Amino acid sequence: MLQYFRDVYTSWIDYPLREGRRLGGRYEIVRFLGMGSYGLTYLCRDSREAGAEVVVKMAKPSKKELGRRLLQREHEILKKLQHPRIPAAGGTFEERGRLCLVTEYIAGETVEDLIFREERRFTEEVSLLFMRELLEIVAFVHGQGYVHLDVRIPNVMVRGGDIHLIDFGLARRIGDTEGQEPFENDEMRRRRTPEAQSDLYAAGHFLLFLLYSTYRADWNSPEAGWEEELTVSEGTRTLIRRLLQEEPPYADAVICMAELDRVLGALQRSSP
Ligand SMILES: Nc1ncnc2c1ncn2[C@@H]1O[C@H](COP(=O)(O)OP(=O)(O)OP(=O)(O)O)[C@@H](O)[C@H]1O
Repeated sequence: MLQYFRDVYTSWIDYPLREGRRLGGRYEIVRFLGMGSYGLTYLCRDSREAGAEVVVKMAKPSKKELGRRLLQREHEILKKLQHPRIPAAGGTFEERGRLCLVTEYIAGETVEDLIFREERRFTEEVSLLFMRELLEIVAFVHGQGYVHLDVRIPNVMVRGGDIHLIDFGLARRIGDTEGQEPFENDEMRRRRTPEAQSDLYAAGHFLLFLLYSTYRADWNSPEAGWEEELTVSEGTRTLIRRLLQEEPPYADAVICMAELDRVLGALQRSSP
């Protein structure tokens, strides 16, 4: 019973704020974008910048000090990662004792929406081109000494045809294990260990999602693995196997990109 009251209380204090409400005396809420593990995210208009659209992420009240700390860490990391394909950090402010982080708004669609809502189909070539763009951003993040640790289709956005990587809420310095919970299973260990390979592993799954967008299940045959279900070139197969650590993994994102370029070149030469 106590747990029930706790849950009711948590959903009440974490309930999203209404549209039109002004935050920090400056940012007017246009729309609630979503609730993450530690924050509530809003699309806002900045009244001091001629109504420019920004994203304001507010630490969840229920997460108390942990929510604040994680948002602060996200801010510190975003400030260091200045890149045209990563949301720019705009600063922090307090709203009734809650920490808020302002970032650039990427007015686009997530790859998750493109695949599942718009039913967009990605050919092998387009999938590899998308992957190439993603790896460029990931290589930049790693080059600055950080790992994203949450490379997934809802965190990759497309704006004007360009890929953007968002949500640095789990990002860390490479090798920084402070405060990290023990991994629940091997999958989480591969995705969340703070090293470059984790982002490459996650990028392998990202590529699989793109490639599966053209797959039509035959409900009469038993479910099989991606190797049987997907029709892709041998180069792409090896690329995925190495990303998923089924074969010796790439040492880093730059080496992986070079391999991807070779695979892409061969594919383009062989297509009519
Ligand atoms: N900079 C941004 N530009 C545009 N949309 C964004 C931006 N940041 C977040 N969003 C959108 O806001 C929503 C909520 O994002 P948020 O990062 O708070 O949580 P989440 O990704 O759903 O969960 P979690 O943080 O636990 O992974 C998502 O739908 C995301 O696409």
